[in-house]
Amino acid sequence: MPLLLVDIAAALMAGLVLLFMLDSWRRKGQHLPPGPPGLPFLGNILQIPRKKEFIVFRDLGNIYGDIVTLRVPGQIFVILNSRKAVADLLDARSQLYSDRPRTIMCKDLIGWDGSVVLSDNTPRFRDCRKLLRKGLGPSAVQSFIPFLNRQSAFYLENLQKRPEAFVDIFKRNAAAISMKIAYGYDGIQDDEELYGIGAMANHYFAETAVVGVWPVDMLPILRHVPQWFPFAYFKKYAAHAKPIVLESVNRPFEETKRHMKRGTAGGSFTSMLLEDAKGDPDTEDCIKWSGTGIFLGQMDTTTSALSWFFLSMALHPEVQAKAQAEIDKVVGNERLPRFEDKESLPYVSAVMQEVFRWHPVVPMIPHALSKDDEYRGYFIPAKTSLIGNIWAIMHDESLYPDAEDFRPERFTEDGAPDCLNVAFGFGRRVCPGILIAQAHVFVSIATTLATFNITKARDAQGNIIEPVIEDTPGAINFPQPFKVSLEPRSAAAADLIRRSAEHSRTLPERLEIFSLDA
Ligand code: HEM
Repeated sequence: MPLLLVDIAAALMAGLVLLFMLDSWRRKGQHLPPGPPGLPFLGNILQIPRKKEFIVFRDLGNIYGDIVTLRVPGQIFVILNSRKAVADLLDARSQLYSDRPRTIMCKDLIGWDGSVVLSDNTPRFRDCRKLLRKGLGPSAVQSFIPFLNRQSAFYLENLQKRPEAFVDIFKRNAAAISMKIAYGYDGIQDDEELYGIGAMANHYFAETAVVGVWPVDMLPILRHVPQWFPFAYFKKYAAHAKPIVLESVNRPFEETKRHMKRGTAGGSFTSMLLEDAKGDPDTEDCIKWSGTGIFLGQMDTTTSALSWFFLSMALHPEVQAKAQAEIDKVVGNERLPRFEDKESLPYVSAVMQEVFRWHPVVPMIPHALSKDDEYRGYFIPAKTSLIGNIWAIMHDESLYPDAEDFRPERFTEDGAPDCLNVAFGFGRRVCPGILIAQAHVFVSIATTLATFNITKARDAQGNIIEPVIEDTPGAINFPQPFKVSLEPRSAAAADLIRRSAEHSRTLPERLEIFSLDA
């Protein structure tokens, strides 16, 4: 190489090194938000518990302020414990704060790599969100309402037949609704096996999507260890889970395509969008994974909310009686409440809000930052995981005094801030199923209150069994299993359930419920 070119190359290299050093000095001069000191190499890993992290994170907030930094090997977490911090970053700077943290276990090892919920804020992700907006927007959801109302009679009938299996009934009802919307299936009796596969896939998601729990998420090199390696239990777990996850994604999608070819597909998110896609493989892939988001997004989330609702009613008979009195006055005893009654049932609506606040379905939600940023004078480097601590916000005593108490009056009388704009997440990532979820949960709550009394269960000797109020670990927050006693409020209520279910059965099997938003 001529001498001049060598000089130029050397000068360029020196310049790059200098720039790199300047940049790292600049970064060192800037401070991350405060947080507890950690151990060399391990950082704060031993301070992150495997369950109820949201409470520990809130308590750290009481010491270090509403934004707290925690480090684990290879990752920085910034916990956002206040409504303001979440609104400033995840809502107002949503274009920067809408990636997801790396979850090698969930995404790469067990097969959720195409899922919308784990995707970064890429062009493909934005295409999928556009499809979800079309399929779950206000006018689409309006077209589901008759189906939701029809379905509620079957839900009550099942509760009457198998009151002890209420959690299973919530899950099956949610699956029936989401399989109808996503694929046009008429209830899970259309494919009981697929329901089971979906429930398992959801379970694997909930166990593996929690950030900071799986060693392979912190030490990515571990993904290359063989299954027989000591401590490689996560590889065995993944080998078992992956085929089930992939089947839950592919099977209903391929089945809908076959129905379309035969001309037997009901109107659904997948069939209507596939028609528009005209065979484009990228769009079809987006439709497939967005359909999975609908099919599986509804099952555990609404089951969690309704489980907390049942527990709260068993513990608070006075709230239950007040909500029932409102329904009796507004709707009467001749028909079931419908979604259309929501505005006229403010106390029942407040019960729903309080359920979402008391033990939030998704207690923490992780976003990730795509570029370096600054907030309140602190430096937040790209790729930091920001954990929106929904539980801490819902239990902020300055917004919701006596936050541990279940008291719907905080919304009807005290003017507590709406909590639904927190329960469903933030910014560009806000839950796309927010409208259908609220409609489904409201109709389930109102129709249950109209027809049943929920009380504490009794043992064989007639002693009351006190339910334990305990959150379970995982991405979705269920109460620990508990028992209640569920009895129709009166002979007339039992008769209303029977008549409503009979009427629902007379409605056409294939309700053409689907209309897309623009
Ligand atoms: C009680 C019911 C539900 C609750 C509390 C809930 C809550 C949430 C939350 C907190 C997020 C994360 C938002 C964020 O990252 O900031 C989310 C995402 C999501 N939800 Fe829901 N959800 C519910 C029901 C549903 C339903 C019914 C569907 C579909 C019909 C659904 C589909 C999704 C999807 C696809 C995402 C991923 C969105 C993304 O990552 O951009 N959810 N949900």
